[in-house]
Order: sequence, then C-alpha cells, then structure tokens
Amino acid sequence: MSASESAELEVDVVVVGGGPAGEVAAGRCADRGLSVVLVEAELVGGECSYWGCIPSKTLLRPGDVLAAARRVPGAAAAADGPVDVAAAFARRDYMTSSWDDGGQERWLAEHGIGLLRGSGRLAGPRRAAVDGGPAVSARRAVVLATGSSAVLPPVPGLAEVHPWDNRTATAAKEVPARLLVLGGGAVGLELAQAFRRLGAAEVTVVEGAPRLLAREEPFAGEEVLAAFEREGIAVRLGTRLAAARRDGTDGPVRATLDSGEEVVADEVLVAAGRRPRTADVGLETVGLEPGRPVAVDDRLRAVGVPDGWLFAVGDCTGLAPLTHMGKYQARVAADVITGRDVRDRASRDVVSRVTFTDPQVCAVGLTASEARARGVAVRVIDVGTGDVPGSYVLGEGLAGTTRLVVDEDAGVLVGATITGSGVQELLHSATVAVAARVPLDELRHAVPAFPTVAEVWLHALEAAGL
Ligand SMILES: Cc1cc2nc3c(=O)[nH]c(=O)nc-3n(C[C@H](O)[C@H](O)[C@H](O)COP(=O)(O)OP(=O)(O)OC[C@H]3O[C@@H](n4cnc5c(N)ncnc54)[C@H](O)[C@@H]3O)c2cc1C
Ligand SMILES: NC(=O)c1ccc[n+]([C@@H]2O[C@H](COP(=O)([O-])OP(=O)(O)OC[C@H]3O[C@@H](n4cnc5c(N)ncnc54)[C@H](O)[C@@H]3O)[C@@H](O)[C@H]2O)c1
Repeated sequence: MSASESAELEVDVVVVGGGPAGEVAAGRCADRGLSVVLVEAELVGGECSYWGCIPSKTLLRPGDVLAAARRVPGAAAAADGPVDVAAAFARRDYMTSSWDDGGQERWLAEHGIGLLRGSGRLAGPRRAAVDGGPAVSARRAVVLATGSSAVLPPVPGLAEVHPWDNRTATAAKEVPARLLVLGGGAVGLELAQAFRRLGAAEVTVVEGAPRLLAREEPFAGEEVLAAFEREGIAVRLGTRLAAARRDGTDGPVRATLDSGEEVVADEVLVAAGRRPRTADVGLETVGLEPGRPVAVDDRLRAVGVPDGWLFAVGDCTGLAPLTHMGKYQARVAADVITGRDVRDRASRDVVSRVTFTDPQVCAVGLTASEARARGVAVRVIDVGTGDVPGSYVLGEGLAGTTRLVVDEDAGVLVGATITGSGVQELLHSATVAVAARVPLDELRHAVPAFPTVAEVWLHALEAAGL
C-alpha cells in the first residue's frame, strides 16, 4: 500500500513505527479482529532485527563458543584457532536477512495488517499523516512505536571523523585493526568484545563514569573490566573524549581524552546512549513536547493527551529500552485497546536485562542501592556463581557472582544479579521470583537439579538461613 493510495483511509488502529514493539502491537490488535495499519519509514523489524540485538549477538557468538570450549580440558586444544571472520559475517548477514524485510512484510500480510511505507507523523487527535500525504484516521487508537537512535556527543572533531554508531558497527564488513569504543554501557561493551574476539588487535573502551555498566551492581562492571583486561581490551574509566581528528580522509583517528592521553585508532565507535525518536512525529499537534520521551501511564496511554486514544510503547517511552520490554508494553497496550483490564507492572520495577559480554551480566528488578533509595529494608545475599558442581562440570574458571536483593519486611526478592559465563538462561528463574513476589520461604521448595548452575539458588537460600 502506498501513502497516496491511503487517501481517506480509516482504520481501528494506526501504529507508527514497525520495530519489535510496533509489530507486536499491530499483530495483537489485528489478531483480535481490529483493522490495523502500520507505518514504517525504513525496515519492518526495527533496530533490534537489523542493527541491534540480532547482529550484535550473532557477532559475539563465535568468540563465545570458542572461549567456552577453551575452558574445557579435552576440548581446549581443538578450539585453538581464530574465529572464521568471513563465516561470522556471513552468519550475521543471514540473521539480518541481509537487511531485507520481505519476511516481515509477508508476516504483516498474513495477519491482515496494512503497511504504509514512509515517515509517519501525528496530525492532530486520532490522525496520522505519512510523508505529508493524506491523513489516516484511527477510530480507536494511535500507537507510537518510533524507537530510538544513537546519541552523538558534542565532542570537537568527532562528527568529522565519521565515527561508527551501532548501525555501522553491526553491519561492518571488516574488522578494524584498532577500535576506540566511546561508552561502557551494553552497546559499547558487547561490540568491543565482539570485535576483539573477531580479531581486532587493539580495542580501547573509554567510559566517562567511574565504572562500566554504571547502572548495574558495582561488582558486575568490575568483573567485566577484569575479564576485558585479561583478553587485551584496554579500558579507561572516569575520562571522556575531549577531541578527535582523522589524519587525511582515511588515515587513523587521533583521539584525545580529557586525561590528556592520546589514543590512535582506525575507527571510533560511539556507544554513548540513545535518545527517543520523537523529534519529528507531530507530538506538538496533540500538545506534547517534541524530542522528549512520550510519558505513559500504566496502561501505556500518553500522559496529557485527553480521551486516551494515544498510546506509546518501546524505546520512544524512555521507560526500559529493551526489545522484550517494548514487546511486553505492546501486549499491554493492545490488550487495553481491545478492551481488556490489564496494567503494566514490569516496566519500572521488574525489568529483566542481559548484557551478553563474557562474563554475562544478567539482572532483574532493583539493585541494592536502588532498593535502599526507595526505602526498602534491604538484605543482600552474595554467593559465587561458579562455586557449584554444575559450574565445574561446564569448565574451568566460570566464576561470577549471584546477588539476591531481599526486602526484609515483605520477605520477597526485589532484585537479583547473576554474572558468569553463559548464564543468561538462569535469569528467568529470578525474574519469576521477583515478578510474582514469591515468598523467600517458598523458594526453598523449588529444588534446582544437580549438577546445574541453578544450584546457586540453593547456596543463596542457605546463605539466607533457609
Ligand atoms: C547494538 C544494540 C544491541 C542491542 N541488544 C539488545 C538485546 O540484546 N536485547 C534487548 O532486549 N535489546 C537490545 N537492544 C535494544 C533494542 O534494540 C531496542 O530496545 C528495540 O529495538 C526497541 O524496539 P522499538 O520497537 O521500540 O524501536 P525500534 O527497534 O527502534 O523500531 C522503531 C521503528 O520505527 C521506525 N520509525 C521511527 N520513526 C518513524 C516514523 N516517524 N514513521 C515511521 N516509522 C518510524 C523506525 O524506522 C524503526 O523501524 C540493543 C540495541 C542496540 C543499539
Ligand atoms: N544486551 C542488551 O540487552 C542490550 C545491548 C545493547 C543495548 N541495549 C539497550 O540499549 C540502550 C543503550 O545502550 P548504550 O550502551 O548506547 O547506552 P548506555 O546509556 O547504557 O551507556 C552509554 C555509556 O556511555 C557513557 N558516555 C556517554 N557519553 C560519554 C562521553 N562523552 N565520554 C565517555 N563516556 C560517555 C555513559 O556514561 C554510559 O555509561 C541500553 O540502555 C540498553 O537498554 C541492550
């Protein structure tokens, strides 16, 4: 469907933005019998499918598998060689469908969802226009799901060196010999390790905060830092990029840190955070401020817009910029739009997250300091993730820490962090406990199988006196 064919179009629901959040909102509304149009400016599937979660995890995987094998006597010698970079990039191309969204287009058609290709904007209450074309009106709801884009910090010379962002990095065809990564959050750390393990000779991470993964438990960043230094990734903490310039048009970049140090690199990857893509989506036509996150209530309805017809889900809300949380919000919004009594109970307090570095950092809910700041009577229980037979069986040196954050008054978990190699699947047990507020006393009857790494639960509960 083209925008011009859409003249006078009236449907039940218009979804602006076809990333994971928008697709789920559209799919759920359509599956329940509503007429739905999805507006997408680039590729249906969004940042996650083409330049985010999928390519970054795919590029990490070969190095991860080799590192896991090298921890196992008997397998280590067979895993002695380098990553096959061409095959790793080919796999990434396969996983991103070579940046072709034909498969997603078919999925929309199978669900009876109309696709309008072009840039969508709100055009007053219950109306959206596509690339300045005629408005599409929505009888029930408009859902904004326009996502986020990478921030470029205003560092002198940085824009002129044509730095990589998450899109350039995840779509790279070659491994730079020297890579400078600006930002020690999830994007920066995952891609720093991916490129190091793909063969970059020098990778340097520059992080302005005093620690990596600054929003997680302090031990998480410390463990990632130690692992990075062991595998030759340099980390500079508490310092920012002051200036950058490139020698000639394709020579090396000379980056000056505010500590005075100069780092020379072939490419600079900017991974300094993201901002919601809301600057040019017509928020002003409904009384909201452009460029800001769209504030939502626990029904995902935009705050400050009368009559409850405008919803926002995913990164554009600024709530919890993660694919699974955007999809959760989309399910709640679609439920509300289709008349069900559902509220968002997770996006503020029960956010699950995995940073897929080695060691991984898996967390849900509140850190100890966040819980204390909310006045919770906190008890912290720390045990070693690697100190269980299940971990020894997997290999040598799995290490890591498991922290439970207990609300002493309520007798429930309000947060958990599990670090260690390959422990991502353990997180969901903690997410269930936190989301369902399972009393700690009851958890003792959830007996982890032997010999699995899940026995860290047993150790933690024993440490809690159970
Ligand atoms: C490198 C990287 C790795 C990541 N890894 C993970 C991970 O492992 N796990 C995880 O949970 N999260 C991860 N994330 C975060 C995840 O990608 C985002 O949280 C997720 O993509 C947000 O989904 P969304 O639908 O809100 O927005 P997006 O995926 O950004 O999609 C928004 C869509 O809206 C479209 N759009 C925007 N404006 C308009 C407009 N005006 N009109 C029409 N269309 C418009 C865009 O073209 C886009 O397709 C990662 C992010 C990055 C950058
Ligand atoms: N595995 C995952 O689930 C995953 C992976 C990647 C991204 N994400 C999502 O994407 C979001 C964005 O990730 P991100 O890493 O870009 O952002 P982030 O906000 O998590 O980290 C950016 C880091 O850059 C630092 N920084 C900013 N400006 C700087 C400067 N001028 N000099 C030095 N340091 C500077 C900040 O202190 C911060 O630590 C995350 O919050 C996360 O929700 C998730």
